[in-house]
Amino acid sequence: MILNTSTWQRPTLADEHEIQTRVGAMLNDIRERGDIAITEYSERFDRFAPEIIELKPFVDYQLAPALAEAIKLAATRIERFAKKQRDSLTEMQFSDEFGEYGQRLLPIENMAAYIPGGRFPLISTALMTLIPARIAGCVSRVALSPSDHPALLAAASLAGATKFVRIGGAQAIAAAAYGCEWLSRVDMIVGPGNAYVAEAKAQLQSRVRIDTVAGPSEVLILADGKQNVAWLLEDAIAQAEHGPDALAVVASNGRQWLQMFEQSLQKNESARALAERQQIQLVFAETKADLIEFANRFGAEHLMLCHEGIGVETIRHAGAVFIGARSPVALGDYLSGPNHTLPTVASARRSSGLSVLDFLRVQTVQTIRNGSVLYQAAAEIAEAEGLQHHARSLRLRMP
Ligand SMILES: NC(=O)c1ccc[n+]([C@@H]2O[C@H](COP(=O)([O-])OP(=O)(O)OC[C@H]3O[C@@H](n4cnc5c(N)ncnc54)[C@H](O)[C@@H]3O)[C@@H](O)[C@H]2O)c1
Ligand SMILES: [Zn+2]
Repeated sequence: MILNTSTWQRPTLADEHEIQTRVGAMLNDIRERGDIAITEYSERFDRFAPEIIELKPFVDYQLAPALAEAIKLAATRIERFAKKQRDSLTEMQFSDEFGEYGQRLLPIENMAAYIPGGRFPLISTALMTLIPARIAGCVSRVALSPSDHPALLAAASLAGATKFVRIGGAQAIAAAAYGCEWLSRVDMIVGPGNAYVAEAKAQLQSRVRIDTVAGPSEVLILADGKQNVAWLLEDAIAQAEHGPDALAVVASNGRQWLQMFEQSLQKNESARALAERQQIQLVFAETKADLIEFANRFGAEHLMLCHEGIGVETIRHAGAVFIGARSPVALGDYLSGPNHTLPTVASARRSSGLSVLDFLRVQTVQTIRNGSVLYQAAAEIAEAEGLQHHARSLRLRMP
């Protein structure tokens, strides 16, 4: 079935309220009963107790040579992108007749990265979260994951994790936010995860800094009438592979091309099943302008721009843009370089994907040498506010 941009609505997430309530109860319980509760939840949901795994040097994991090389290539490319990002941010200083002013960029010192491992061990997420943190200068970089897959451990080691704790789910986020036997309380937790992980991050935001809450993964593919149907169909199926909530929307202003796409989809058993569950959706736009408007309303996590008539400058709301059919999201997932931890469910309208910026804080600095005029003006405002000691503090310094 081909939908229309004017009537399309994002599918609502199932069980949202129930997950909020359940995670809220888990967090309260962990706050009250601490490590005992953390261990109980791990044993109940994962059938193991949390443990610290000592990381070995990357080479000691003896991965298959092709995989080892691929992980090293990914790490190099992710690190290069992160370094360029770091270099694009500058400290700043200037002076005027009264003094000097500036800003310093300081890293968050203690961070933890959640690396999903329930359904699949996300080797790439170890690189995508820990490398930018290292480049930003975070001192303590704890990896948290329910997976102890050797390639995931090797990737965490290569990315520079300073500790690895095998723990999953909301209890992992609580453990890092409150501190526990296995790790000290951290200042920041980043990384994607399932609905329990995301909800725990959202609820603990007042205690710990987080990156954006990543919900179910999604792609919006904008296509003109010239695109390779087989490639883009596989991209849609690949997106849905992330999980039962993942969504792939293929939108075009080429009606015939969409019909061709639908025919191919119907012939492909997995694609047909995904379309029946609304995980792959086809959407027709009357005009190119409608297509652009739709993309900006959608605010996709991943946007594949396979449309020669649409320039990236028209796309205001998307977490990461992949231009041209030779730039599939699956490549960005692993090793083109930009981060794969991205804002989902239209939050690209207000948030960015994970980057070196997330791990930095701005500290402002000021040195006043000769401030009489400024003391006078500030004292005027202080008096108007009724803050007499503020005014005195200023006037004492006047000649
Ligand atoms: N947006 C992004 O950038 C991005 C990137 C990669 C992955 N992801 C998402 O990460 C998610 C990975 O999910 P996953 O489940 O495979 O791994 P996960 O590691 O996020 O979650 C597994 C943990 O969930 C907990 N859990 C399982 N069932 C539970 C229950 N009934 N109640 C409470 N806790 C429970 C367990 O403790 C388990 O360790 C996917 O949804 C994927 O789309 C998003
Ligand atoms: Zn993917």
